[in-house]
Amino acid sequence: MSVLKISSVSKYFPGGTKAVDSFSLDVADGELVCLLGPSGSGKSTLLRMVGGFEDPSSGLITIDGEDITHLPPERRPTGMVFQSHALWTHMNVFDNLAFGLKLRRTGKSEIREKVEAVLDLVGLAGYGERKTHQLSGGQQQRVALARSLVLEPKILLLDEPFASLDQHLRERLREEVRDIQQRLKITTLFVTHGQDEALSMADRIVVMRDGRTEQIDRPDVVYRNPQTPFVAGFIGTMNLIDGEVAHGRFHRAGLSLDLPISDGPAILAMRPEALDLSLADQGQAVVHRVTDYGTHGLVDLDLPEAIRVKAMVDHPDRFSTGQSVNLAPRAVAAFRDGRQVFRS
Ligand SMILES: Nc1ncnc2c1ncn2[C@@H]1O[C@H](COP(=O)(O)OP(=O)(O)OP(=O)(O)O)[C@@H](O)[C@H]1O
Repeated sequence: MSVLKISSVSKYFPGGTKAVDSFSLDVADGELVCLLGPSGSGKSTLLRMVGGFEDPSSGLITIDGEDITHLPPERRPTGMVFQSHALWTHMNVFDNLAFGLKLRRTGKSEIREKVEAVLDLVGLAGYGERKTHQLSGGQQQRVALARSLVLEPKILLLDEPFASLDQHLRERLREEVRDIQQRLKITTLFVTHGQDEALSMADRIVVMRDGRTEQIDRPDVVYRNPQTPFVAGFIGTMNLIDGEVAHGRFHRAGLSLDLPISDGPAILAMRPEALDLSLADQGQAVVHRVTDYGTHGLVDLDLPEAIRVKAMVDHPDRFSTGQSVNLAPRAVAAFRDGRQVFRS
């Protein structure tokens, strides 16, 4: 059952910027949905409208069927964690967490119980007396998360909560937050422009562009079956080649491949991991560079017409700059007029 329902929500800022454009989304109970998109695609504005920090220009937002579109944040059953943790530095950790409960006139012993339970949940048991400036960046972000969770919101809203942390810590916190979210079964909307974050955490990903949805799907589907050339190019590494189809074959840059669609322009999409290479005299491409990542290698290839593609290989030591090779894609997709028209 859907808990959060966003229906045709738009947001215009003064000056005419359309940050969110007739956006709709249903989020199921206990689901973690990631809003993923490039900078300026409207992710934060959308999240802020759900949290009550931005007023929609039009549309409807409901939580459990109740219209919350224009309610102030404190009257919504939502908890928001911002990119910068915005903790109260003059209070210790315990008081940061207790503050919201005190406003709700929760009893002293219940406050202690709840704060201690949630500190335990985020791995900070025993840190209650610490001042927030005595904590590391990762610990401060855990306190920010705990401060939202202690109020037991129906919906948790996370706006790039790990953006200020280093890569290693980010990966650890990602796993911790996913664990906590699943343990509490708390419905969560998570904004990120990091595709790894979205692919590893989300039940579903909403790929946003210019305030609109490009695709909503499970992470594996978004990766394997992108519905638009934008999603294909945005998620993971994809070779996209603009060409022409004639008589069931795609032509461009010396390539000629079966593509059973009608004649006309098409964008061919091939993942590096689905591209086989073989050494050949007078091959279709020339090796530009080989990068060895230890577990695998990436080969950059030059095709005619100044088109460069990438292929993933198991044994990068077999290839070197200047070699001539042939390419054989094991799977391709094709796009026309902004939509997927073929996938093998
Ligand atoms: N307060 C504001 N006043 C005017 N324009 C704004 C305001 N906030 C956001 N915008 C504009 O709305 C658009 C969407 O911004 P938003 O911050 O929602 O994007 P985003 O996808 O979250 O980007 P980022 O990943 O950089 O945070 C942008 O063009 C931005 O410049």
